[in-house]
Amino acid sequence: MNPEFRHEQQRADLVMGVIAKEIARLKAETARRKDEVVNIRRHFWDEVKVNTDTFDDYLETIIGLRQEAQALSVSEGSHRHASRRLSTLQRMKESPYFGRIDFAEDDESIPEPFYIGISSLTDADGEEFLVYDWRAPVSSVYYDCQPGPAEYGTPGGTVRGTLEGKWQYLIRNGILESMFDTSLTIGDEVLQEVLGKRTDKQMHNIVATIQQDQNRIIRHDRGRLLIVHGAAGSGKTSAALQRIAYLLYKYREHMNADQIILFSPNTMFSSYVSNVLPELGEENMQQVTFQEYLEHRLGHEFQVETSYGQLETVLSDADTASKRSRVESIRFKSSVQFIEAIKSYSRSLASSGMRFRELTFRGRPIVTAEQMAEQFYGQDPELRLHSRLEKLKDWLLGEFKILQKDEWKKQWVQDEIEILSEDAYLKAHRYLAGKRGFTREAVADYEMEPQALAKLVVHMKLKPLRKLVRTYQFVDFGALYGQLFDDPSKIGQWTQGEMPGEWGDICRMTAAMLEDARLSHEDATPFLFLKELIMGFQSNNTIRHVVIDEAQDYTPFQFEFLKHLFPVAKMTVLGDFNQAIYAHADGRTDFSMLAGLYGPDQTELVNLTRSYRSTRPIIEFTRKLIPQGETIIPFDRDGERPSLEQVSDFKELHSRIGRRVHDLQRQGHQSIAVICQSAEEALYAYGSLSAIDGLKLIKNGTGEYEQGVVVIPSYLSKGIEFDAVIIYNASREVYGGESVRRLFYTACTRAMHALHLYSVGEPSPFLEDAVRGGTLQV
Ligand SMILES: Nc1ncnc2c1ncn2[C@@H]1O[C@H](COP(=O)(O)OP(=O)(O)OP(=O)(O)O)[C@@H](O)[C@H]1O
Repeated sequence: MNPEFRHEQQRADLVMGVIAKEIARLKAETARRKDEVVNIRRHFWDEVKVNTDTFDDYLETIIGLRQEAQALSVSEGSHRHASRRLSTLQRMKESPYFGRIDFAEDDESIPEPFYIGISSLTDADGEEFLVYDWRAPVSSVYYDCQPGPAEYGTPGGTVRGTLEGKWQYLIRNGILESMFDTSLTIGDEVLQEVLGKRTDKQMHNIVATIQQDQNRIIRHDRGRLLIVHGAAGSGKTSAALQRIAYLLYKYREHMNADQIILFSPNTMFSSYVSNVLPELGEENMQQVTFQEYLEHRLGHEFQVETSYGQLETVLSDADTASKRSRVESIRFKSSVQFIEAIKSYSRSLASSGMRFRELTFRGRPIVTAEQMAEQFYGQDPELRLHSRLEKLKDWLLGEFKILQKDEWKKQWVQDEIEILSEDAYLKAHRYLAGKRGFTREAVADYEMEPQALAKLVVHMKLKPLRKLVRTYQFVDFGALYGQLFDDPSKIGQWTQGEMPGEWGDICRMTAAMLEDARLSHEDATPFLFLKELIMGFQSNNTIRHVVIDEAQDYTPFQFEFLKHLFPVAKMTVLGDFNQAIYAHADGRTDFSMLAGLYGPDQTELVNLTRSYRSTRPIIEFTRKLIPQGETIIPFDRDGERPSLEQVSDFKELHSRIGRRVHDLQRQGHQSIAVICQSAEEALYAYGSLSAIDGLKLIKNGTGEYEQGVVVIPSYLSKGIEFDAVIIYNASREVYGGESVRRLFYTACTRAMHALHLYSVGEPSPFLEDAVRGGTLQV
């Protein structure tokens, strides 16, 4: 062993010794804190004397309660803090750091070594840094600079100096296995090794090998909107997650994980990425899918179609006139033109067009829609729609009071009283006694007046109606949205832009869905948008950062909506238009539609062109599938060329796939995906490949990323990766039209180490170039 290597092992031993001591101390502390918390909880009420006899007693009780609650919260906080630190150190105990820079500040002649790991560590006195957190200002030199003059920003200003050297360490189980001088690029050797590994059930952090362009994304801190457009496998999701960890570190005094929200494509993806932040000692951000949000807001009013439901319809239906209208409908309803039309429509409602639901009581109308409209439009026209609705609500509640005054004398009330259950009668008695000022002990002395009981009965009968009014259900939002479609010629009032040729059909289709209390996916966001324009936006001011992954799948409408929903948040948007699979994105190649969202001064765009996921031969093949694919630079990792086998029927297809899976397993691949175009095809393939041991079918709604051999529809494989991918049927019949090119590309780019395509009959035309160029082995 050379002396330098020995010295480094000794240093690593020393640091691991400090970590071990700190772990022992923290274990004792967490145990002590835990006991403390249990103890406070157990004796909480012993310490508080509850006495509310006099005001002073009451005050004392409140103060006592507050003191105990405070003590509990301090102990819980300390316990949480110590446990988090403990779990971070557990991760560092056998691999304390992964890198080192030798940096000399301008006024120093001897460079100082800075060791970099997943978290900072000082010696026992807290004086010397043994390890620097990868997010510390000085660590940026490691990711960004080459030897020579270098600098890094700190809150106190820029520190300038010279980077003398840069090293990468591989320490496993406490043993320094290797160290590389990575002065020029950050350890291609290490990156080779990381990327060459088999996939795991979950995504891992990449802090040891972050690349310079990815670091720009992670540490970006200007403006409201960061847009990242990057090739498949370029590390967009990884960079986004490390960015969240970075923001949590940088703003640790002012921001916590609950104030960051990640919009994921589906719940399986959410589970796939949920390990990265805990691995770095951070709590997970909130995760949600846009569909979940739509369901949450609209699920009780409508049956809302999912985005995948929409996609399946577009994929599966034959090329009919109704499918063409549907595609046009999706495009139009996702466009900026439609946003503007809806804004204009909502403005027009200030003078006419509001729609209300008649209110009935005991089967008889008590306030008609016309009366409500009259009240609404009788108000000050300067008032906003929402304020006018509030006034209308108050008026309606007043009307109920008037109604109550007449109603209690009616015969139906007596009939109701007669059939009151004993329980209900007693409840009414207790309630009215309380109102008359009788104490609990004196309730029995109260003689209930029949009049009071009758009024109470009417009051109770009106309760559902009052609730309906308080929640603005008297506004007929379905009809309001429907007015955009009930007469095809009306749209001209709200937009001068060109309309799709199929507009008449689109109007008929939409009206029929609304009639049925169903909302197609493309209507859901516009519907909600209109509702919010009328009612005022329900915004969330606590979220400070919104991250949107697979952003190419969002419509301009959805972005506009999210901007309103999170008015104080910054946004990071990551996507790849070559993977845009929804009909609304046809023809789009970039995020220029986002330029206007926050304005150019607040927006920055970063492009990632280097792709890491797949081997070089796989990338050389997949980039041939898309226009301008040659701009994608493969990371130089060797592997086998993808293959294409043409078979004559499905029987042969299934037997060949069975054999292939077997081979791949023998080679050691653990996660193998048979990717199908649609859910329908996946179901058929799953049924036909049952001879494969442990085969699993992934469906929309599958919550966990499954390892092993899976059959999966292409669109659900987005964002995730597999050791080996088999394209179930890459034939012209399945992947013939331009509209599925991006879906096909997405499916093929999921492969890390091996990719095999099968085709029943003639292969897809997308493959011609690759076959001709020899990037696909036939
Ligand atoms: N700097 C890096 N160091 C190590 N691994 C990396 C690095 N960058 C990316 N990777 C790996 O490359 C793979 C692809 O990364 P990721 O899923 O983040 O890419 P993506 O751009 O989101 O892909 P897609 O758009 O195709 O879903 C992952 O396995 C990730 O760990």
